[in-house]
Amino acid sequence: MEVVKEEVVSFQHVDKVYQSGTVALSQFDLSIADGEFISFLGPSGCGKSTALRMVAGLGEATNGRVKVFNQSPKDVIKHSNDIAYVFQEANLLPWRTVLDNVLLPLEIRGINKEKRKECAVEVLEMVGLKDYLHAYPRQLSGGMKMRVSIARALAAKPKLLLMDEPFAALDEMTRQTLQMDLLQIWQKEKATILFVTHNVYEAVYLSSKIAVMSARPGRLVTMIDVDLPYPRNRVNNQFNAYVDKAAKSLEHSMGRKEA
Ligand SMILES: Nc1ncnc2c1ncn2[C@@H]1O[C@H](COP(=O)(O)OP(=O)(O)OP(=O)(O)O)[C@@H](O)[C@H]1O
Repeated sequence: MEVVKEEVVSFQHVDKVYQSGTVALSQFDLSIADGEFISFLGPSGCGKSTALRMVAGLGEATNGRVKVFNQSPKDVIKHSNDIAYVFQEANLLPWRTVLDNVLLPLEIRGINKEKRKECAVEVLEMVGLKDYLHAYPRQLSGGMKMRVSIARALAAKPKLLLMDEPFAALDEMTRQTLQMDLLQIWQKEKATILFVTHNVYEAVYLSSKIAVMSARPGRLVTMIDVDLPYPRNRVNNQFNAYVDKAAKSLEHSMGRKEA
């Protein structure tokens, strides 16, 4: 018998029109089940970040509804630590150590001192930084800063992790290492991940599903189920077939068709 997974995020006929008049999303529909790793892939400016921000309660739908755990995102944020956000820049506080950066959101949440240190050290170990607890951001590479940012997001054990092009500023080697580590974390923590990327290879390597969006105003064009076992081999025919499929959908979504 197939197990029906709980719906974690849903967009129901969502339009988003900014005050400037820009229509970022139009009739955007999407349902995301518990435990998925879903990438949003689409042309620049098609509303990927807008969609992600709405899930985090940062901006409301002009029409339609966004629900997280069957509630409004703002309510989820107000009453729980279930949603965490990782941006393209690590945004660490330069005057705080690695450990203190990760502790900050736990302090704000009022978690007791002993417990928060235990949580912070645990996630820093998970991202491979247990030897850098007392280092300052200026002493870290770009990849290490991003690891701290991911640890900070994971510290409160969110059920839903939102990641907006987190690896875009990193070199290719570092990006690939972080992708592998992120998959291990996803499998260990059993969180649902929404991941924005421009990179077709990254989307295929990471995702259980890829939501391909149209050019602005963004709509869901295709949902690709990436039916490959983890960890994935980046250089086999099946992998390349998914890359081709995603790239073609993306071209199509931009109004350009393959010859
Ligand atoms: N706060 C805002 N006010 C007005 N317009 C905005 C605002 N934020 C985004 N936009 C516009 O909405 C559209 C969608 O932007 P968004 O950042 O969601 O796209 P994106 O797909 O994430 O883009 P990219 O891939 O280039 O990062 C763009 O035209 C953008 O200029």
